[in-house]
Amino acid sequence: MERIMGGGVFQMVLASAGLLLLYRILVRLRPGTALQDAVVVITGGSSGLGKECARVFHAAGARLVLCGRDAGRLQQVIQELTDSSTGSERQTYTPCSVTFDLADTDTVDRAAEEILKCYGHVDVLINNAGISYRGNILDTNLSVQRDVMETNYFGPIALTQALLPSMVQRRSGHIVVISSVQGKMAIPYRSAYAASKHATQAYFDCLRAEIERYGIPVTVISPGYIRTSLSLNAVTGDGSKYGVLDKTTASGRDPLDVARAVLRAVRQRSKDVVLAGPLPSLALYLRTLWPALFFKLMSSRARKEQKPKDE
Ligand SMILES: NC(=O)C1=CN([C@@H]2O[C@H](COP(=O)(O)OP(=O)(O)OC[C@H]3O[C@@H](n4cnc5c(N)ncnc54)[C@H](OP(=O)(O)O)[C@@H]3O)[C@@H](O)[C@H]2O)C=CC1
Ligand SMILES: CCCCCCCCCCCCCCCC(=O)OCC(=O)COP(=O)(O)O
Repeated sequence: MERIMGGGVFQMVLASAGLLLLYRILVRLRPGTALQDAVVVITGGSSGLGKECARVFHAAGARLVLCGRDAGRLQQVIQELTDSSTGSERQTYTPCSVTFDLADTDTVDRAAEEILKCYGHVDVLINNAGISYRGNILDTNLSVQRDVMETNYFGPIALTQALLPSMVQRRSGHIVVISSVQGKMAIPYRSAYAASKHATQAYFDCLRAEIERYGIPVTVISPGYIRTSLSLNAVTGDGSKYGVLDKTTASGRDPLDVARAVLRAVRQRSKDVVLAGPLPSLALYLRTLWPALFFKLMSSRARKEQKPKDE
């Protein structure tokens, strides 16, 4: 009897896994939202993942508004995109650019007005810009914790809130945010970064529920390591630049590959997407299902990685 029951449970688990797989394949095959002529705003469009997002959304026929702090770098990306589209069968558009510093939230309202002036409305806002941090909490100035929060959390939410009323009025739009697996689990010596990404996850989860009634989806994307300049541009505990291309970043996923996954998530109007390899994915399960073991692993990682000054 027990053997029959055991066999039944096994078959049920197998059938459920099969159904889940089938569902995921069908979701992937759905044609999804068309992006031809859609107005897509990308923050941090000057480099890394943002630049690759610009490439794939431009190729899909979107009308882009690229944002960053450096007008020259944005112009360079625009030139590259324009050069690459000669001979394209699809109608493509020369992107607009808007220059502003996300860490200076007072300027975000002005930037949102400028963004809206480009094409009159926004179909997709991709909050991608961000900075990382390396440091021991004991040696980190509070001002650094605040600065990372300004760029990674307050800047993106200020821009979202400035653009949202026009989306609500049109009952149309899509908000996307690039978080990190560190928005779902905290790893040692990344306090400011992990905290800003946890806050991001929470805010956009609330937003999703609140604006669903207007037909505006919210997509949170949580990648693992991507091969970009993120670690080079990271700040340290005293506010200076870290300036090292970490091995983990250098051997991370190709940003173009991640950008294609972002495009897919926008087309499918996905709610929450984790783009991580087996180890971070396993760590995420442990954080939820066996937190005590996860915390032990993190303590041992912290001990191995750095010794506090007083030891
Ligand atoms: N690389 C990785 O391993 C991972 C990255 N991510 C996330 O991906 C996103 C993109 O980072 P990535 O491409 O890797 O890194 P990059 O350093 O290559 O790009 C960061 C972008 O953000 C912009 N930016 C930084 N600070 C500001 C600011 N104060 N105001 C306006 N723009 C700013 C930069 O533009 P400029 O300097 O020209 O202003 C740049 O275009 C980030 O949110 C990051 O947290 C998530 C998981 C893993
Ligand atoms: C019983 C077996 C247990 C195995 C569990 C393994 C636990 C290992 C922990 C793995 C941690 C992965 C961290 C991944 C971090 C990451 O991908 O971050 C992405 C970023 O945002 C990168 O930013 P950073 O500034 O940190 O480079």
